[in-house]
Amino acid sequence: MNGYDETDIPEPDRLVAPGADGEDTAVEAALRPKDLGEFVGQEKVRQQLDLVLKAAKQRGATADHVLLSGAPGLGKTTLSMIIAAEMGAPIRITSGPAIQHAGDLAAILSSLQEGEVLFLDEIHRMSRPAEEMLYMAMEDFRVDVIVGKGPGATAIPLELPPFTLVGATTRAGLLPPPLRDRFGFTGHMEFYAPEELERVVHRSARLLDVEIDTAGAAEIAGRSRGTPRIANRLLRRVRDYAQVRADGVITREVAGTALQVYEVDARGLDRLDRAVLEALLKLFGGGPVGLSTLAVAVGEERETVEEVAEPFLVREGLLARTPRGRVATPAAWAHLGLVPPQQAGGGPRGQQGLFGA
Ligand SMILES: Nc1ncnc2c1ncn2[C@@H]1O[C@H](COP(=O)(O)OP(=O)(O)OP(=O)(O)O)[C@@H](O)[C@H]1O
Repeated sequence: MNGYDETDIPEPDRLVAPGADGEDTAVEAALRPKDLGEFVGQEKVRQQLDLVLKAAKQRGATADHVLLSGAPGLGKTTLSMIIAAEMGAPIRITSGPAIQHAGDLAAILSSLQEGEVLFLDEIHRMSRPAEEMLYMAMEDFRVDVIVGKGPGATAIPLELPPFTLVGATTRAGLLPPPLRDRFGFTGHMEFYAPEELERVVHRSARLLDVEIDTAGAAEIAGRSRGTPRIANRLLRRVRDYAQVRADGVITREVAGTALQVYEVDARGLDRLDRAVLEALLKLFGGGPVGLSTLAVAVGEERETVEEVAEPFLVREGLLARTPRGRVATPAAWAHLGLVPPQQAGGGPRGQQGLFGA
């Protein structure tokens, strides 16, 4: 398990979910940076990609295949569109789960134009036969289309125009090495620093025509869990609040009060995250406690606690997964304004005190 597992379980109505919801999909097109210059943060990936694209352009060649790895909402789709725009090429967007049969992939590949960018999101979720077809397509710009079944089946080779595959994955480690090796460039997307998210918020506010001051943007950035998609979503909710309850201007106070209404705390924890932490601290004295027990205590499924709430709590250094169970860190006690049992009354007595509290 790692911090990227958050999207595997549906997260209905979660303001801090890193995956896109219907409203995001509609608004995101308007907020997407259109070129590398506008793309905030990810310095390393940006610089490296800039070189890859410029070199290909100078040679008059199609850019090498690019693999982008990183958590949801960090800008992989955005970067793939930028790659196409910088190369002056059209882009086709699809995803691993949409390609269940090799034939689905053959149909897409055979209709690509020369130089086109094919964006394959969640590439680690493609079916095996499709994946094998992709190996040959990436390396030789050729696929073998199998016609017929059983002993009479024949492979008809099909030439493809050169294209650039941009694969996106939340789990680079899950990609089979032969697939990984066929990418000329791999960019690892990191979570964004608060200052970078501030820039994202300012930029989006400008595009949405919302007035926001520096402290207001910092307040939203600090609660956005290192993720631009969440920053943009929180900004839209804060904008609603500013419009209805304030004078339309987003200040620190307006942002803070609005996000309190939406139950997103100063560190970006939402109701579920806090419920897990509170149970761990108040009911189990900070642990160690087993995952199932913790899940029952918060009235959620085991998987929801493990895959939806925990990755962020672990990333934030608030919770640790140990062989003996889940354990709260000193930062967790501090965040919820509680005193750890040892400090409260010393050793076992402190524990007892908490259970009794
Ligand atoms: N570096 C950035 N600068 C400004 N805005 C960004 C940046 N990265 C992402 N965004 C914004 O965040 C939103 C989500 O980005 P995007 O869809 O590219 O993420 P993703 O990594 O492809 O997510 P998923 O894996 O869930 O599809 C978009 O609205 C985009 O405009």
